[in-house]
Amino acid sequence: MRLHHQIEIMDTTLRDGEQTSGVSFLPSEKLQIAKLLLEELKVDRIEVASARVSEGELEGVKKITHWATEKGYLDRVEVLGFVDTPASVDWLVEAGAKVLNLLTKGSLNHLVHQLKKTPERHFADIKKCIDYARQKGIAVNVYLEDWSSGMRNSKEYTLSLIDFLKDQQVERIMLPDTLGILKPEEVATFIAEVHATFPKVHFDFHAHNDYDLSVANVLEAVKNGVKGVHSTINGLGERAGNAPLESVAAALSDFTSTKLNIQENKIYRVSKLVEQFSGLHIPSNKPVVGENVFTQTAGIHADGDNKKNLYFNDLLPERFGRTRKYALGKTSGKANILKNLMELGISLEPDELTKVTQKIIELGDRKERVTTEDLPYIISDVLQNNSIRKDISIEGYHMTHSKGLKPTVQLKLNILGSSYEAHASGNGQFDSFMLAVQEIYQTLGKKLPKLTDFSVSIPPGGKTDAFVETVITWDYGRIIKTKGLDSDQTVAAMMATEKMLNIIEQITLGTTENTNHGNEYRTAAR
Ligand SMILES: CC(=O)SCCNC(=O)CCNC(=O)[C@H](O)C(C)(C)COP(=O)(O)OP(=O)(O)OC[C@H]1O[C@@H](n2cnc3c(N)ncnc32)[C@H](O)[C@@H]1OP(=O)(O)O
Repeated sequence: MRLHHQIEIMDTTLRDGEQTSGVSFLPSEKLQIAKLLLEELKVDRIEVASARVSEGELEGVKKITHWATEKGYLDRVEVLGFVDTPASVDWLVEAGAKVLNLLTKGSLNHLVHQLKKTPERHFADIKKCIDYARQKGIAVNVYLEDWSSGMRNSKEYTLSLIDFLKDQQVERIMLPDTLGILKPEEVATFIAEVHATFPKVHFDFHAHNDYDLSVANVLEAVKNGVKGVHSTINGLGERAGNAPLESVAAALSDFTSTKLNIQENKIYRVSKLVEQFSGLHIPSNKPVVGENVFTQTAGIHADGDNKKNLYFNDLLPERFGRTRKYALGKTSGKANILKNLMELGISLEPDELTKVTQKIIELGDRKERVTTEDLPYIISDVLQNNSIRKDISIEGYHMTHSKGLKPTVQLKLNILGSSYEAHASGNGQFDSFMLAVQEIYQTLGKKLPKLTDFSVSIPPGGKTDAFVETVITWDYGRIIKTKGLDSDQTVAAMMATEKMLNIIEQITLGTTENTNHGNEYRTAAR
């Protein structure tokens, strides 16, 4: 049996993930991500940087090693280094790191053409580096860069390097499919071969996703004898990225009998933090962490779920700290709408439900997105029952946007019948608007939710007068999503915000009393 009982996950979001074009983490961001990875998600090891890269990188690694020393995690924090004795090892010593992931050449092609060395010379340089690292109290894992091409085209060299390394003081040998070229059946054959030839060696497999086969390749590597796999949060990484940790964890748990230490219910939180710090938006259909992957859209599916959860698979959203959603749009049936009404605590008579369903289908036909939070407005509109109280409205505004000057907003809000004014200047018109709202809310001792996502979509077609749809996601203990539609992007965002203010007013009403009710109130100008 080649499958190991327990598989180590080495997360390289902070090293290989940061090699995603355009991604760069600040030292403080690296520390926050490292903490979540080790303490909450419970990955076994993290690779946090390449040696020698920059002063900022050195500062980032120092922050992590300082924290990891206090926590007793230092042997789980790794840094990639080069065959360049003493430079990389000295860099690790200065950074306070205790594990070197030494980058050697796993294919003759890379050795001959990049380093321009013979295998003998390379092995001697590697030995010097390992010995120097050990002298400095640093443990060593070894990468065989371009191992996959090596196994295809220069197997004798590649196997001779492993044979040489097995007799060195090395903890693990790490086998990267550096260019993401392997097919699953090749991974199975190559890993089975190295495992059979060197049964005592701890091998890690490091996949890249160029053909979208990284997760399939990780599965084959695990089934054929590796003890560890490398992955990144959200699949960050050079070119098409690395194997995404979220998919690797789900697939290994569901399709093999191996055990992982990963806490699946923390995956989403880490994924969102990495999304925020990397600035790379997670595609909505990305397995496990994408916005829509636990959303049923078709009415038939919602109906089946109501009857016997007929459209669930093993990827239950609760496993990952998420919830199932039922989308509203032209493919919604009554069952979808009922699910959303239940979430809001609203019940409708059958004929009312039919009318509301019809309206949502009409909106969908016009390409309008409908969120759960839109439902009360739609109901109020369709049934003309004015069930929605508009406690808060934008009575007036004046916005400026000029070259060389900060944008400003003069805002007049009506809250429960009283008017409040504020003036603010921020990093854009919407920011200025939000600062003005905040000014008013602070004066009234009211809390605003945190804005967690902001998406703007403009229908394709290149018309400058097209309607812009802005959907804003807010965190107010529960997630609230509101939408605004206007030909002006800032106005659309203001409309979405006005809706949100009404929703949170209704959530909090009854617990707070507005003492200024009925009075004209003017806040200090900014
Ligand atoms: C599989 C992976 O993803 S590996 C990722 C490796 N990580 C990085 O490359 C991190 C970012 N890199 C860097 O910051 C820089 O490339 C540095 C600091 C490492 C080196 O910078 P520079 O001295 O300017 O060299 P440059 O980047 O132009 O070229 C790389 C040099 O490293 C050499 N090199 C390549 N692989 C290795 C290796 N495994 N060990 C030692 N040297 C190596 C190359 O032969 C080249 O040397 P040369 O200039 O004598 O021909």
